[in-house]
Amino acid sequence: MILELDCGNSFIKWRVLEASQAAVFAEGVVDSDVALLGGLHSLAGLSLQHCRLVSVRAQEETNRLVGVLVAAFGVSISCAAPAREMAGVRNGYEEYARLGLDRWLAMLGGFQLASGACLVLDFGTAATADFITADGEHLGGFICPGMPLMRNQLRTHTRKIRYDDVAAERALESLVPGRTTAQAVERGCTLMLRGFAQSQLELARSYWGGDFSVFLTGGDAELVADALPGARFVPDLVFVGLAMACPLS
Ligand SMILES: Nc1ncnc2c1ncn2[C@@H]1O[C@H](COP(=O)(O)OP(=O)(O)OP(=O)(O)O)[C@@H](O)[C@H]1O
Ligand SMILES: CC(C)(CO)[C@@H](O)C(=O)NCCC(=O)O
Ligand SMILES: [K+]
Repeated sequence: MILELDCGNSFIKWRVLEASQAAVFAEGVVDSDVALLGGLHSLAGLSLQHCRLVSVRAQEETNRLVGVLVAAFGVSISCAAPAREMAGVRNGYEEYARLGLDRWLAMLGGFQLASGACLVLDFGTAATADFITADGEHLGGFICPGMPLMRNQLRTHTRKIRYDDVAAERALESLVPGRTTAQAVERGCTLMLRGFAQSQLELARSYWGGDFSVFLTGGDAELVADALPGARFVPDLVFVGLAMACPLS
């Protein structure tokens, strides 16, 4: 079996593939290394041979996790690394190694699935957009705060914005103007994300007319999905790219 890990800034997304790589044996989202180990140790019938991993965390944090996994499971671990070019995509950053690896892998996955020009949108801790032309040139992208960061900035820097998770969840039943603090903030931030997504779509149209694919991924993709009809929601897009960047030899 193969363990796949996407270590973002807030959460670790993990899944275990059957040895054939054709089926998912188990998957989850955890907020710490300890919770990851706990989740894996609780799986009956787990038998890991390999692990592939992408991280946007600090090198020391990533190394620590790799050490823990090697100690716990004795697996060989392949970590996605920056590249100037891969699978027909050319990294557009002035310093290619500075492009977030989660963005890079989502781009590789998107370009392969699209086999043409694409716009890749990822809504996690940060929200990101990346543009790839039909011949694989990465034009660059945009980064802005995602839902968790926008919400937390308002909570942290105001005295009277306070509400609980239940109120937050209920607030998104509709997007009409809010009549409670929770509604006003949750809907306002959701509309910011949708506006971000729609302006990326307009830019893509100005480049490519109608001839491109839009990919939507990340834990908060559902908040913008119905503002982007025609976009393909691919929750595991980073994992698609991870398998391309870290093939089992
Ligand atoms: N099952 C889930 N577990 C945890 N968070 C989830 C889940 N489903 C949706 N979310 C939401 O997804 C968001 C985090 O998204 P994601 O896990 O893609 O971010 P991340 O990878 O930590 O961030 P980034 O990629 O920007 O570093 C949070 O706002 C969270 O509320
Ligand atoms: C933007 C995030 C935080 C999104 O997860 C990540 O891709 C990252 O840390 N990137 C490095 C900075 C950059 O991509 O320019
Ligand atoms: K991510």
